[in-house]
Amino acid sequence: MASMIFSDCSSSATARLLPLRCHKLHRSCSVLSFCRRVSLPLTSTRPLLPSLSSLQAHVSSTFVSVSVTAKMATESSAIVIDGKSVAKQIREEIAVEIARMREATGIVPGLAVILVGDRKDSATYVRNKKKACDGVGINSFEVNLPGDTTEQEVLNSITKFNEDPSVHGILVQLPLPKHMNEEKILNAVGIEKDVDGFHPLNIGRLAMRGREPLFVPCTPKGCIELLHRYGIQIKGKKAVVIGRSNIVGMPAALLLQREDATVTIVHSRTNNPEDIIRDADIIISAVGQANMVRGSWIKPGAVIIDVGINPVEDPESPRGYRLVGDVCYEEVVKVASAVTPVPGGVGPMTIAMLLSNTLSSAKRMHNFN
Ligand SMILES: NC(=O)C1=CN([C@@H]2O[C@H](COP(=O)(O)OP(=O)(O)OC[C@H]3O[C@@H](n4cnc5c(N)ncnc54)[C@H](OP(=O)(O)O)[C@@H]3O)[C@@H](O)[C@H]2O)C=CC1
Ligand SMILES: Nc1nc(=O)c2c([nH]1)NC[C@@H]1CN(c3ccc(C(=O)N[C@@H](CCC(=O)O)C(=O)O)cc3)C=[N+]21
Repeated sequence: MASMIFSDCSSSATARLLPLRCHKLHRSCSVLSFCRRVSLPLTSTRPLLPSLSSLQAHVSSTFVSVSVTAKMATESSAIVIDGKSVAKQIREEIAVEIARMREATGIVPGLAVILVGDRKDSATYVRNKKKACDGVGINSFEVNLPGDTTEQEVLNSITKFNEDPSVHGILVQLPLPKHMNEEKILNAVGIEKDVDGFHPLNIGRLAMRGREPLFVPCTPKGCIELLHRYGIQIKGKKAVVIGRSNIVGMPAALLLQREDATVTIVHSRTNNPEDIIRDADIIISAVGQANMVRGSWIKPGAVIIDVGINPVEDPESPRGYRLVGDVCYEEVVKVASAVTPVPGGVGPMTIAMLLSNTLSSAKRMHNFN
């Protein structure tokens, strides 16, 4: 976990989340319905959020029977994109599919997680993944290795899972201890079990036109899924991704480009990042700096997906800290047309996408549709 900082830009001050009384847009399709209780956005002449009719045209058709309640912040214009609810729905959909597969084939998807070292945050993530697997009916296999374990021992665990037919997905929890060669370890995961989508072959295919990766990295996939399920059009929009890491920023930019956005990447060496960000219709921020993106950096009506998970000191919280995003939430919520909260935004979607990738892997291996 990133080092703790003090912050006076609270992540939750204005965000009293109100469940909306929603009318379903289209009961039988995968529409995430929401109502607008206040006008959107404050000053934009061309709101990014589409009209209800265009919403119907742009929603994802991958899933059925979505009835998430969208939430809005009080005293603001932005729709709060409720990743927690969407993720719950996706997990329910996955559970149904897993039961169908089990009944038809007797096969249950399996996910193996390898955790090296004793980082508290990593242990928490792994515990949450196991819980999520249990919830949908995925078998989970866990290997915990001490921090001073050798690279070869990690590679041995990967080989064992590569060869195990009851394992359909392998995840090596990052970050690895400093003495390990992350590239070598991630390359060892069989591409057909690479549910994190971090293998260079999967990333390479994601980057190439006309090629399809076997798996798309979970966090960027979760960001795009949120945009789809909220009916937010990506095609033709100006998107800015802040951050260019292998696991979030870079694949998020590739995915947005595949969705026909025009994409700019902002990183730590970018000159005048605010000016570039202010031009964006869609912003995905994956930096790891609490409250870095300010309200004044945002074009009115922009859509903001905040991937950052940053602990800030909070004596009032039982843990002594709370999590905030990269985005100064109470400022941007007044300017944006839609924004993800932290927690409860992208984080739960990451786990839901991991389950989805594991199910897809099992289906592919057993030729089950
Ligand atoms: N919600 C979720 O499911 C997940 C959340 N996360 C969170 O997302 C955040 C990013 O994670 P990750 O991508 O792994 O982090 P990395 O540290 O690997 O990458 C951070 C990126 O941000 C860029 N950056 C750093 N400072 C600035 C700055 N001041 N202005 C612009 N760009 C900057 C870096 O630029 P450069 O390349 O130049 O160094 C780098 O590309 C973290 O808070 C992490 O906890 C991560 C994974 C999943
Ligand atoms: N091989 C690998 N794959 C990963 O996908 C991976 C990884 N390593 N290493 C660490 C990062 C981080 N990450 C998160 C997943 C879920 C939440 C999440 O669910 N967060 C909750 C809050 C959880 C809490 O309160 O502690 C939320 O945002 O609502 C956050 C972060 C996956 N990562």
